[in-house]
Amino acid sequence: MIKISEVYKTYNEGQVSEVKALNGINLNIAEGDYTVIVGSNGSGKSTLLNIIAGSVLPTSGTIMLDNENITKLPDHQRSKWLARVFQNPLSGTASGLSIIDNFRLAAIRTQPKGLKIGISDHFAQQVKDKIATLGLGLEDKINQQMGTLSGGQRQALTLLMSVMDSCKVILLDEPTAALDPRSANIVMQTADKIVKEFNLTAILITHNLKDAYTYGNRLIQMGEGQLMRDLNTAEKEKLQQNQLFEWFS
Ligand SMILES: Nc1ncnc2c1ncn2[C@@H]1O[C@H](COP(=O)(O)OP(=O)(O)OP(=O)(O)O)[C@@H](O)[C@H]1O
Repeated sequence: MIKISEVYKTYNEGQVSEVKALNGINLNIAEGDYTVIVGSNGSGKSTLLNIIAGSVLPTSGTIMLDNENITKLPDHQRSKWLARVFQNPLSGTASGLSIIDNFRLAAIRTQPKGLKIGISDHFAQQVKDKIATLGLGLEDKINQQMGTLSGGQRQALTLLMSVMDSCKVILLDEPTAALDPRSANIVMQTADKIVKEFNLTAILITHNLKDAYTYGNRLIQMGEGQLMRDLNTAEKEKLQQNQLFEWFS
């Protein structure tokens, strides 16, 4: 589905501040894969995700989506099929708007999946039903301002909003880094449920090795702008949790 070939990224090329962030990445991601990427600080994880999202252009190499070359396609043109959840819960939603208005905006952004947008009761009911599946009791607060919610509540809603539209790929860039353990768990479980239910292709960056062990069907370790390890489903299933911790010792 996503094919990354010979991707290099150098920031500030030719300057004293030059950084070779990616050094020849080759990666094939199949439809429905949930790939988890771990790696030490500065190993190039976010750069790789930004290149897939189109917010950073590679210095060289190609990105294909379903056999279409999207290397130079700007990020706003990728948003029809690609959703992102960032570390900062404030990034994904409009604080001043209510929950229902945020969902309306998300639905307007692309072609909704059989949703009739607008002020219709039908739309509000669909949003309520979806929110109820989170088990956070937010379905009765759809007129409450997004800015009044906790970080975990916002992240969970951001995840839901991303699947209100036609997105096929979801990029999760340390979505729980700013959350307390309980909220982080809810967000990770919500992400897992959504990925499975909507058969999304997902890529998660995390520094939480327990999450890296628990979630996803493929595990990649990055180091110095390269893929150091790439475990498929069978290899990941055989991996012991302590072995994963040893990668970083
Ligand atoms: N916009 C930029 N300009 C210059 N250098 C950058 C830029 N973005 C990232 N870098 C550098 O590229 C390298 C890879 O950064 P990147 O953010 O991709 O790593 P990461 O693995 O996501 O790190 P972390 O785990 O700390 O988030 C780092 O040395 C970083 O300082």
